[in-house]
Amino acid sequence: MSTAKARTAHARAILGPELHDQLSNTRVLLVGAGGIGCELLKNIVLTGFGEITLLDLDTIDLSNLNRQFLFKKKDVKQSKALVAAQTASAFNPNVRIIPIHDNIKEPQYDIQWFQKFDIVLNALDNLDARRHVNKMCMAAQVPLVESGTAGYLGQVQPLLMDRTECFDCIPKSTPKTFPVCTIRSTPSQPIHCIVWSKSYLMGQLFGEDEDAVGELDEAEKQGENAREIETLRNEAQAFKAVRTALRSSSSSDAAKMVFQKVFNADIKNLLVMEDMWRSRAPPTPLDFDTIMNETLTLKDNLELFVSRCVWLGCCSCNFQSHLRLSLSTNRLAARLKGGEDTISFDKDDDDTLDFVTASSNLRSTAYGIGTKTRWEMAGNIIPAIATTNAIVSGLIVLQALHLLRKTYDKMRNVHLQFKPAVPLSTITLSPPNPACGICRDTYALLLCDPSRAVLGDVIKGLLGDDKREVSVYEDKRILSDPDLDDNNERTLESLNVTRGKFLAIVDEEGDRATISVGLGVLP
Ligand SMILES: Nc1ncnc2c1ncn2[C@@H]1O[C@H](COP(=O)(O)OP(=O)(O)OP(=O)(O)O)[C@@H](O)[C@H]1O
Ligand SMILES: [Zn+2]
Repeated sequence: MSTAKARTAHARAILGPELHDQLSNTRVLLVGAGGIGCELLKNIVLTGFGEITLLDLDTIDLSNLNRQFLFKKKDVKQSKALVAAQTASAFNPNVRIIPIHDNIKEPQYDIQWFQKFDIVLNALDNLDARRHVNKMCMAAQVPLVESGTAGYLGQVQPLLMDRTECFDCIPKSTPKTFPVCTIRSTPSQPIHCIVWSKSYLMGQLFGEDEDAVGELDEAEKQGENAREIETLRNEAQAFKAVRTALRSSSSSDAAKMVFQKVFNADIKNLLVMEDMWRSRAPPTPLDFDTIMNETLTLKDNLELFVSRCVWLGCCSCNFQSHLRLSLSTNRLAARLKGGEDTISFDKDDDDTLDFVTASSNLRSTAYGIGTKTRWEMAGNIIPAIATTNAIVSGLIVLQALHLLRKTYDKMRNVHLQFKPAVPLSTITLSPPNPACGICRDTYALLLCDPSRAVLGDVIKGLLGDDKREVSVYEDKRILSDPDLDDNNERTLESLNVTRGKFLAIVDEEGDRATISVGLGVLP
């Protein structure tokens, strides 16, 4: 048998010649080239899908290599989409892979762009992008397979407009957020200190050189305490000196500077605002040398302490946090000096995990809140498991084949569960939720020049002789309603309604489905 025939012989035998031939003419969009994406790309290349567009916005990180097998150490910092496409192309010369290094939410990936594909496969890691692709697939009427993994658990769900539930038919809970002031000045639970450390302190010290003032402006608008916000503004500005010390080769005690600023000076500044502490227990400023000296009275046991506490992560006493903070800060500072521009929290990066464990525990101590060991901290962070990704990627292909063959009654919502005896559970698909604000809309495509098209004309054009009363929205912004026609003379561009966005035309009586008009460009 020739090489080309041998390569496809098994796939052809399993799929049957008809489906196999169909696949070689199938155009698929794969969004995400991370843990699931790499596995899935390998699968669909070997199955024989003809043309694969692979899109991912990210570059390869060292911590990806343990499970994203299309990448090697030499590829770190390169585009995930480009490298994955290059590696996987070699698996099957009959497949064309088109890599795109970009965000799927960019406006050029509009309805018409999605309509080019026969099927879309999601291999994403966040709700926002998943919801976006879901909406685009509903608007473009392109079948979608949605997927996700978390540790040993996984899920695969085929989605098809008018036939199955869409991703948004059942509202998903969004990750919990806390008010800025709770995180920055009045934490009362360990989680507040962890969020502070991961998303604020890490950014201020090791992230992009941005002042955290925008977030505070927003908090002030939302009515959070103005004086408290003013203090937090000064606190954020005072990070400059510490940032410089962390990056300068002459500074040897950057860890002490970090400590004194965040656990001593900043806390003292907050204590000045007495009225804040009338109804809650005030924090206690910590001192770098005092904790060190207290510890040194245990000098004889120091070695034991270091080996047991720090490396086993068995306790979260002040000494351990103190030492762990110093060591991890020095390691992170060395990385900055060694050429890393920014470092952000990554669960696979021990230096950042240590830094977050230590700094959030020291903050908890200052505020009299319970501390967490490194194990507990890591326990809250779900590791990515390569085999889970591999199983889920196989299931995605099976569901994709049902969608392409149109054997809809065979499609299932599949869960990978932590039950060795029954690792997979399958659920028959539910029909669309009649109240869904995404897949129950009627979609239309409008090709126009937004600098010339006028809102009022667009509405009239769409409704024709239909005289019903409507309100018009772009996302959550209301643009017009029966009592507000000021915008009707304005161009879409002046209203910031441009390519890739949707105008939602909502029936005032609520009798008819919302018309969702996606904007595309003129040929
Ligand atoms: N809006 C988006 N547009 C394009 N690609 C996206 C978008 N959002 C997320 N992604 C990509 O989806 C992929 C998800 O893969 P995965 O969950 O393995 O993430 P990771 O960052 O590689 O690993 P981990 O989060 O486990 O450390 C990532 O490569 C990410 O860049
Ligand atoms: Zn829906």
